[in-house]
This record gives sequence, structure tokens and C-alpha cells, in this order.
Amino acid sequence: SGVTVAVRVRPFNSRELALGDTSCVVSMLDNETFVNSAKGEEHRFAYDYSFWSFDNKGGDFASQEFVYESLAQPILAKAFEGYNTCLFSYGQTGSGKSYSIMGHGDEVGIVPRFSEELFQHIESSCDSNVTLNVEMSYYEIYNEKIHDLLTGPNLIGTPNIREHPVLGPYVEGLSTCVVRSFDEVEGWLNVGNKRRATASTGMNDKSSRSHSVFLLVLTQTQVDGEKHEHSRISKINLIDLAGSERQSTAKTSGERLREGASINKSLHTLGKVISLLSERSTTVPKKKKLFIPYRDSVLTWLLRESLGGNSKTAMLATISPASVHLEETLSTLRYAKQARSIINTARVNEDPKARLIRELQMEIERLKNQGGVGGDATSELIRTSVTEIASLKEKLSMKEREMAEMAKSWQEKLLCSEQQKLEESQLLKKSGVALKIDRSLPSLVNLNEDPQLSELLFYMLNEGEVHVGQSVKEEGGVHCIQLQGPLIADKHCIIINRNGRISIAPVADAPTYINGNLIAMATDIHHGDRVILGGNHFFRFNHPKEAERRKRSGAALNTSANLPKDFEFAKQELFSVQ
Ligand SMILES: Nc1ncnc2c1ncn2[C@@H]1O[C@H](COP(=O)(O)OP(=O)(O)OP(=O)(O)O)[C@@H](O)[C@H]1O
Repeated sequence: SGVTVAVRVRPFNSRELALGDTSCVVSMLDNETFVNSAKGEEHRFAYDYSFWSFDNKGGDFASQEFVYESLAQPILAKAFEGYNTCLFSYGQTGSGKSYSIMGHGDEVGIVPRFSEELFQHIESSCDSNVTLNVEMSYYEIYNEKIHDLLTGPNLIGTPNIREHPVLGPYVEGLSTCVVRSFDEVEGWLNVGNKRRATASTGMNDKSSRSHSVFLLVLTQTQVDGEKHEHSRISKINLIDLAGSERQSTAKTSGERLREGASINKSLHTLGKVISLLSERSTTVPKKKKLFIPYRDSVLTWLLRESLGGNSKTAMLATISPASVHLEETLSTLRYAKQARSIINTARVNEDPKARLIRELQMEIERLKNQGGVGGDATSELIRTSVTEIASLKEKLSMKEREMAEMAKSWQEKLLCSEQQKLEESQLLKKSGVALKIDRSLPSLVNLNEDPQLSELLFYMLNEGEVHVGQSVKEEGGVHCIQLQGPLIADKHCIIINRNGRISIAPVADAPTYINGNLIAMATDIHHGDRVILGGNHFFRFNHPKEAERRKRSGAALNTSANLPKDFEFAKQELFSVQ
């Protein structure tokens, strides 16, 4: 089957509106997308779906729910049939990939909807002969290296990619966590996003430059009439690719160039792979032997089965409606057009052990039947059949023991995942991140240029002192906030809460800013103030009681409701003062 391809156009963003770039160059009719250039040329593309999310006034508006139902729900159904499935979003930075895949705030995206429905389906499944198990991984590919977002050391580094006989390429050492409900998926996503937020702080654009992969492995084990088990395993990849802008528009110095080049390596190879696969399936006679360079990048190696292989795959291309992005939009649309001609050959994944057991059973049956016709058969044939049956029965019981062993290891995996979750929570807690938010206490909340990673990390400021730095430790009842990054000093600053009055004192000359101003001594902070540590860790200070007091006295609150803007505002403030 072909790759299902959809295009989605988002509304103007605040930057485009500020530039006065308000003529929408994109229009859609049924499954077609049209782009009009300034010269009056019309470019026309047909896909499986064209999602109009430009404004929610028209009747043809494609909501998050509609996009999910059209594109992801069929993928979920295929996963339950036992196929590998994959959905990936492709488009330039800021075009709406993460919004579609993960969602923002109440506008829940594909990953949470998909996981919730998957567990609803499992819970409502009334076949007691089938057990369903789900495992989850969540990781980023950044700079051709893997960052595990769930447990263990964050950086796996240059990945060791291995080949599983049924499931295809996988990353050795990547954590997989057993999940038994949607709540557990949400819990792990939360851990993963907190880890993403901590790791991306102080690294410009990291989140838009990395490919993030949410992976579920669904195993359905069926016990048939004779108490023999067989499993179907589906690998579900939901992927938010890095921004697709070309090298020419990316920054080009030092580390940035290296990162850009590596990320481009993955996207560049993806482009090559898509174009070759499209060539393979559209040329007559078919070029079956065409070499596809999957192994040239981590992303394409891991996606091998999803592109031109054993998978049901869908692509969501996201575009901006603004004329400033016309070239990028056209390049995304051409890419999507090519992807649509890729042909995959999906098959149901069966555990080879299960298949073997079935084959052994069939063989025993066949031999028994031969023996059964024994009236005419020679005694020699019967003797051979009996010994063969005995040896096959032995093999069969060995395979069955192996299957039971697998079931046991599932229980172990479950315990292990619970233990890992506990350890991860403790690690976050140790670094000062609150696991339970006390809305009555003053706190610092992180701001990130990626709106998805903003306001994820809350640091509570209890009465007394909170020590902040790279190497501070929770000792003698003193709370601490551990921050990483080259611009953070070992002991960076001390935040003091005296009867609800909060001040920050830098240690030595560790760079500490309040509302863009570098401070040299203990300085009070107030509700809504922006605090920047080391020049790249951005926070907003929340003081619920002060906010309440000010509200009662009618004083204005210096806080903005829009978090992404909050980050930009804090950044501008910092640079204008500097
Ligand atoms: N369909 C949409 N409706 C409303 N707002 C949207 C839509 N798509 C994107 N946005 C908004 O546009 C902004 C950028 O979107 P998003 O973060 O999803 O981009 P992205 O393509 O994932 O970028 P990056 O490559 O940097 O991760 C966000 O503030 C998001 O809320």
C-alpha cells in the first residue's frame, strides 16, 4: 500500500502578523492544496487529505480531533491487526508539527489521543483468550546521537542499531517501559518532556533541531483452543521531525554548523530515501534493485521499515499560510508529493516462536494422520511416525516453556518499569523540580522557546534558603535547584524566602538577571518578574499570595498570559538591556 499523505495549513502566527504578512497564499479544496505565488502562478498538489486549519470560522475547518480521526485512527486500527505503523510530521520550524503530533495545552494532539484510544480499545476488548501488552519508548535524535527521554543516562550517544528478526532495526540500550494504562503513558510523557526541557535549556533551538520519536510496541498474545499461544507484535512510531528549513537559512557558525549539518544529514538522507523510493515505485519497468541508502543516517536506518518496507505509514506535512515562507512551503509540498508515491509492503508480524509452535503442531497432526491410515501403511512407516511425533512433541514442549519464560520476563519488566519511574521521579526531585505543585507557594517556572517545553519545570521556593547551581546538594534541610550548562556556576545564587518576601543573591559574580537587569547584590523579586540565570536559563517568578494581594488592591499584574511570548519577551528584554 502507498504512504498516506496529508497536508495541514496553520493560522498566521504572531510574528507573521507583526510583519504585516497577512495574505494567505494557500487554499484548499477537497483533497487538493493550491499555492499562489506573488507572480500569479498557481501551484496545485493532490494528497490523500488537505487539512484546512487556517481559521476555525469556516465549515471546512480541520480541528485536532478531525486530523486525528482522519489520519491516525486508521493507523491505530492497523496496529491492532498486527501491522507495523508509522506517522511522521514534516515541515519547517514553526509550521505546526509539534502542535499536531503532541498538541499544545487543551488542543491535544495525535500522541495522547492515540494512546488514550489504544487503551480504551484494550479495556473494552472482551476476548479473554487474548492478552495485550504495551511497551513505550520516547527518544530524540539530535546531532546523529540518541537522547533517551525516559530513564537512565540521557545521552546514549552514537547509537548501536541492531536488527530484530521480526521488528527490524532498533536502538540497543534504549529504555522501554511497560505501560498498562493511558495514565501511565501520560506519566512517562511527563517525565520525558521534563527531561527534554532540562536538557534543552541553554541550547538554542535544540528542540526544533531534533527528531523526537514516540514508540509503542503492542503485543497481542492469543491462546487458542489447545492452549497454545501465538503473538502478533506491532511497532507504532509517531515522529515529530526536526524543522526542515534548508542550510542556507540556518545559522552557520561553529557548533551550530556542525549541528545543522548533522541534522541535515538525517533530513537530507530522508529526502534522498524518499526520492529514490518514489523513483523505484514509479519507474516502469520497476527498478527493484535500486539501492536505498537507509544506513546513511540514524533516522532513516530506524525508519527503514516505515519507508518502503513492512509498515503502514502516514505523513503529515505542515505548512505556514504566509507568503514569506512560500519557498519552504513549496519545498514541503513537493516532498510530500514524492512521499505519496512510495509503496510499502506491510505484513502481520508474528512471533517466530509462535509460528514454529503452530508448524510443529501441524506436523504432529500430519504424522498422526499418516499413522491413522495405518491399516494400509507399512509397520516401518508407523514406527518412523511414532519416533518423529515423540521428538516433535519434545520440541513443542520446549518452545512452550520458552513462551512461559517470556511471560515471566513480562512480569519482571513490569516491576522494573515501576522501579525506573520511581528512580526518575527521585532524580527530578533531587534537582529541585517539584513533582507535586503547591499552588500557594512562590515558585520559579521555566520558560522555553519551544512552547511545548515551557512551564513544565516548577521549582518551589519554601520558607528559608534555596541554593542554586551546578553542584549544589540537598543538605541539612537546605533546598536546592540543580541546573546544568556552561554558564551556570557551581554555586550560582541563593534565593531567600523570608516570610513570603523573596530575594535573589548572586554568588560571586555569577550572571543573574531580573527583568533583563544584571544584579550584583541581593534583590527582591515580585510576581511576574523574569529571572534569567547564566544568560540562558529563563524563568518566570510566580508569587500567588502577592498576585492575590495586588488583585485585591487593583494593581496591575506584570505578567503576560501568553507563555511563548513570555519567553521572547524575556529574551528581548535581556538583549535590549545588554
Ligand atoms: N493548526 C494550528 N492551529 C493553531 N495554532 C497552531 C497550529 N499549528 C501550529 N500552531 C502554533 O504555531 C506555533 C508553532 O507550532 P509548532 O511548535 O507546532 O511548530 P513546529 O513545526 O513543531 O516547530 P519546531 O520545528 O520548532 O518544533 C505554536 O505556537 C503553535 O501553537
